[in-house]
Amino acid sequence: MQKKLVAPSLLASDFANLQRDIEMVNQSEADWFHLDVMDGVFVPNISFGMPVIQAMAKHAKKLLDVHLMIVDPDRYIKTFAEVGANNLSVHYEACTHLHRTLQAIKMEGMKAGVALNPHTSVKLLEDTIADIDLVVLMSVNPGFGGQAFIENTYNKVKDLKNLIEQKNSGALIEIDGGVNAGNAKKLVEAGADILVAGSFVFKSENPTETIKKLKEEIA
Ligand SMILES: O=C(CO)[C@@H](O)[C@H](O)COP(=O)(O)O
Ligand SMILES: [Co+2]
Repeated sequence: MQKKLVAPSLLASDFANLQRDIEMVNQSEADWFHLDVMDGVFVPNISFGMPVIQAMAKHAKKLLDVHLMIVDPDRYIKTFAEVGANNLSVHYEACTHLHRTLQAIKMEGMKAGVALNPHTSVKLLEDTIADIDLVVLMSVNPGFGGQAFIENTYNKVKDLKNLIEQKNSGALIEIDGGVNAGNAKKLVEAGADILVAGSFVFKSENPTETIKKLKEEIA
């Protein structure tokens, strides 16, 4: 069985102490870094872009899982590979030619991910799931950290798990938004492989300990 992973989202870190927070994740039991790129068009917020990711990559000792919340992501696939992205997830809702985009991501040596907004059905991945390495199920509306978890996500995880099995796909299921110790176990039991956690980790008193607890919860 696939090991269950935790990916702290640096969106909730202290940007004035980014290196300190990256080192904390390096030393912790976390598995990946989750990096949220927002363009102020696809989502009503702007976060950070390539120069910041390049700087993060110099210190990060774990895989960089980049979540693009941008329109027309094809324009930047090559650049994200150059600055150090290992996984690159694009939004289904932002792609006109999703299959082509997935191939382009893989051509640059990255794992290809597709993120789905809460209103987007997993059924829409029926014809591409075999080409997808990672599906990011948004459990909040994208754009901001610290929002409440949407309960319908459990149903979507189960539907997606069935689709993956039915199509013999190796895609992993990642949950992004409002993840905490209260929903982590139930998400993994429903079929999730990777849990992204921003506020729950970085706004806690002891982030290293919080990551450890989350890992124990889903072991
Ligand atoms: O992509 C996003 C938000 O759009 C997420 O990755 C958030 O950064 C998760 O933050 P929390 O909900 O865990 O605070
Ligand atoms: Co994200």
